[in-house]
Amino acid sequence: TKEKVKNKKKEVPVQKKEPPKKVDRKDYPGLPKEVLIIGAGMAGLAAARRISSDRSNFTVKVYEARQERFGGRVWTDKLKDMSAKGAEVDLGGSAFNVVSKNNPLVKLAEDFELKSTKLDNLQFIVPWEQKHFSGEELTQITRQAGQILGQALNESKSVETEISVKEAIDKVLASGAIASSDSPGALLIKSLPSYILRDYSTRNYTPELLDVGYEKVLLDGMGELVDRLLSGSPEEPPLHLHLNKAVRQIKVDKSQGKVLVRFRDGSQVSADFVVVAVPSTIISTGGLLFEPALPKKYQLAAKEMGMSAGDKIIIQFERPFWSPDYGVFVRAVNRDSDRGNLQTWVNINRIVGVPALGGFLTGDPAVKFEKMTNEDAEELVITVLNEMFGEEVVKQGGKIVKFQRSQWVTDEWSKGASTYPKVGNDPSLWDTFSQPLCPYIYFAGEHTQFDSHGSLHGAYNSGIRAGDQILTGLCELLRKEEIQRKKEERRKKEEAKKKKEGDKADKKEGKKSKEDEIKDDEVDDDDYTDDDDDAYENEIRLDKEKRDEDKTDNDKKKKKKKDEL
Ligand SMILES: Cc1cc2nc3c(=O)[nH]c(=O)nc-3n(C[C@H](O)[C@H](O)[C@H](O)COP(=O)(O)OP(=O)(O)OC[C@H]3O[C@@H](n4cnc5c(N)ncnc54)[C@H](O)[C@@H]3O)c2cc1C
Repeated sequence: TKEKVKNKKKEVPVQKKEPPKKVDRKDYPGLPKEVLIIGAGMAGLAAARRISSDRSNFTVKVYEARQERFGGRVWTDKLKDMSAKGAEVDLGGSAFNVVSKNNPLVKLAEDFELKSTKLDNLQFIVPWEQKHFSGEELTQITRQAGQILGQALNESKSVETEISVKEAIDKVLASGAIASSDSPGALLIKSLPSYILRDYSTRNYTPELLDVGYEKVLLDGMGELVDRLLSGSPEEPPLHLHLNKAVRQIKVDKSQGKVLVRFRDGSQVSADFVVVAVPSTIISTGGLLFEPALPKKYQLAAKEMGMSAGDKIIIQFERPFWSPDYGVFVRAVNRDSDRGNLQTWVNINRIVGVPALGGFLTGDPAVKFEKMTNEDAEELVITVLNEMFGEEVVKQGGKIVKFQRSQWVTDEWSKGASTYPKVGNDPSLWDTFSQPLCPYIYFAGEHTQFDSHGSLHGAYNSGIRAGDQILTGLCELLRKEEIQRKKEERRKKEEAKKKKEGDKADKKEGKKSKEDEIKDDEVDDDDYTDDDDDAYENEIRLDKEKRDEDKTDNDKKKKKKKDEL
């Protein structure tokens, strides 16, 4: 599969190179506007940074639920060891997907002068045969694994009902067409997260972007990148971040034409716009409430999309007992229940010269692992290392100096690792969230666009997108377009009517001024009662129109008073 990656470079969506467009002041009377960002993960911070590039027109504040840290699912846990360099304490998203040079995070890291290194030197271990494959032998195995996956995906296209990656691979293996189920190629392909998760859909599956290609890590850890987003370059002032501010409710305040953000501590703030950059699971489990309620389409999207279970452990010894040649290594397992249980490992010693290893858990084993005590978790890790390297070899590492682990599934503010398309999921579930609830609520996060979902750069891109939607006045633009569309519709209706009813009816209709007609049209109940989504937008729209009318009335009154004086 690695070879496939090299041959078939996929484009990761590019961050727009040009600077953000400045807002048209006409669209936003009474600037600067206040924007609140909910959630200080990669997406929220990217949005905040983007919007604060237009400081004369917007003020930005970021609110984060966690008490001690920001970064969300990026977590370089230095709190337990302040002398840590970074990469050896990265417990969340830590590797850039560099399948495409256009990954915006590569450029961002360069801009911040952060050092990175490639995750290469793949090894494959089949413990029960005491075999460690690398070099040419491994190239053969990855080629076979690629063939199995390729055929599985091809055949899945000809099946009418959508099937999972696991089902598709199992079918190819059962046919024996390429390799047997216990061949090294089969064992390697069965170590992919998309196989382990069991219900990962074959539709819209891009293995090049997901299963391989975790190739570059930052020596200082990914946390350093989110730190820099917050603090900015020397020319940019830091962002305003408030920790320990869990948002309970986002309420559209019709009377003020603002959006009200209520916190769990009882306080509240209001703003012109809100960017909701919390994980999909927080929305689907009611961790964040909306008034009016989110349109059904959004609720369903958050509920339906898959959320993977995934965790990481870091174990540090007195000295390394493994070969310095190891980069990333994968352990084969022969029991289904063991699949996802510390199968993939990273040699941290190769990255920062600290005798530590990083291990990954995916799916059910991650869920189980989170329930274990630290002692049991540590014991399990040592058992797996013993299986791979032999007890005597592991003993050469000396004592365990440090053991750290994540618990992303039970974490109150993430409730999972990252989103993925389950069988039955349509990409439109993700893309739903790329549409704002005009004019107040915008969304960012890895779950808000199908392209690059579940990744660090997907989260970053989504923040830039939400920022641009506000900076460029997308909702105003959409509103104008809709008025135009309505006008056109009305005109066509009129023409048809004229033809049908003749001049008499036409004359009667002509009594109304053109402007009044357009207004009538916009609030025409028939246009908006079709579904909840339209109803939500209509409610907000009517509210805005009402305020615009009130404002005009007030202005008229004020003018009259002034004239009288
Ligand atoms: C173990 C692991 C390994 C990974 N490895 C990689 C990798 O190598 N490469 C890669 O590209 N991706 C990887 N990912 C995925 C990547 O980390 C995520 O896609 C990305 O970090 C998500 O960013 P986000 O901003 O969308 O969400 P988050 O980072 O989750 O940010 C959301 C923020 O909102 C806050 N929040 C939640 N609720 C509230 C509330 N009510 N009020 C206020 N704040 C709230 C949260 O505390 C959090 O800070 C990995 C993920 C995990 C878990």
